[in-house]
Amino acid sequence: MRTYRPHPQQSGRAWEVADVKVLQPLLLAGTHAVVTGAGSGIGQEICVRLVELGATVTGIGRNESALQRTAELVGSEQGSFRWFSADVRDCAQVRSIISEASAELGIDLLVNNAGGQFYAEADQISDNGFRAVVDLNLNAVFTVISEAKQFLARRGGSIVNISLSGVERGSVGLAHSLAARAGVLAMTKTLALEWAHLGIRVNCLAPGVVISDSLPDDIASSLRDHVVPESVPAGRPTPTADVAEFVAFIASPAGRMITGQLLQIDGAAHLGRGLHMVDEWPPAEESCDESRR
Ligand SMILES: CCCCCCCCCCC/C=C/C(=O)SCCNC(=O)CCNC(=O)[C@H](O)C(C)(C)COP(=O)(O)OP(=O)(O)OC[C@H]1O[C@@H](n2cnc3c(N)ncnc32)[C@H](O)[C@@H]1OP(=O)(O)O
Ligand SMILES: NC(=O)C1=CN([C@@H]2O[C@H](COP(=O)(O)OP(=O)(O)OC[C@H]3O[C@@H](n4cnc5c(N)ncnc54)[C@H](OP(=O)(O)O)[C@@H]3O)[C@@H](O)[C@H]2O)C=CC1
Repeated sequence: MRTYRPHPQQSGRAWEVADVKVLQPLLLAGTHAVVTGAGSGIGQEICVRLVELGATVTGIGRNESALQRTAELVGSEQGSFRWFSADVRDCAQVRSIISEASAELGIDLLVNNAGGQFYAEADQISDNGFRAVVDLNLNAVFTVISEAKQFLARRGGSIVNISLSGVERGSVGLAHSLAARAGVLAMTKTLALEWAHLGIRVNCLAPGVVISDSLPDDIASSLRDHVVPESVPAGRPTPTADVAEFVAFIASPAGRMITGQLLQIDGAAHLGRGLHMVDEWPPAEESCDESRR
């Protein structure tokens, strides 16, 4: 099987730390953003960058100490960050938080980032397991968006739904998650049509493999050692900073005509074998059954 390596001229620490901050300072000054899943990984990086660009950011997540950590990470001299603890699947609570946070400020950017799944092939997913993943990755997104609409409509805001590379093609072990995310993609395109006259834009950003600090070590090393070389043609994971910069770009005036789109930030993973179609998952000898791939 072919494995993928990064371009030799673009490897090592120089590439890892390359500054992808290309947007103008204070680009988002005076704006209000709501970000779900703000306490870790991609969501945390998005919050830090939006505040750096001058936005007031409201973060939502379940884990209070994680949200507090995001509050400590954001700089204070530009925008600001405040947070609310909630499970996004609790419709009443999340609706109340969004209206409390946005009554005065309105919303210029909503990032539906809270999400996740467990890896299991379809015959190992119970009805309740399927429902839990769909509740988190689809139903909660609808609730948040529908509550936020009135506030987004005030000045014509932007919605970014964080999706998953492979959403249009399928990936082994992710039937529940990709079913939910395909639903979000369909909702994205539909709302882009229905709400264009309100100035509301709706897009999906789909990262490939993102190895953030929040992943357990064993999962992170499996992703780095197996999933990336075997399924990402660019041969590297997607840095959280790349996702954060693009979220800010879409929210900026330069993104004003971008709506109803899916952008996969994944080093061409969606064009290859499939992000998760590695020969073994979990990557241990006993789980490999070649006849099924
Ligand atoms: C650690 C993440 C591994 C993902 C591996 C994917 C491989 C690709 C990696 C590259 C792309 C990565 C994308 C990412 O999204 S990274 C995000 C990282 N974090 C997560 O994804 C973790 C998020 N998961 C969760 O929060 C929970 O699993 C979830 C919300 C999905 C469910 O939690 P909840 O508390 O609602 O549910 P319960 O624990 O009560 O369980 C509900 C039912 O689901 C069944 N279940 C749970 N885990 C498994 C499992 N591993 N296999 C099979 N079934 C599972 C559980 O048994 C319940 O069903 P029953 O009542 O019928 O028993
Ligand atoms: N890492 C990757 O390779 C990829 C990730 N993605 C997606 O990007 C998004 C962010 O993932 P990533 O940063 O990597 O992973 P994390 O697990 O770090 O982020 C998920 C965030 O969502 C929050 N969250 C989860 N469930 C709930 C809930 N029920 N209510 C409120 N908040 C919740 C978590 O916070 P808390 O537990 O405190 O509630 C956490 O902050 C997810 O949707 C993920 O599926 C997409 C492609 C690839």
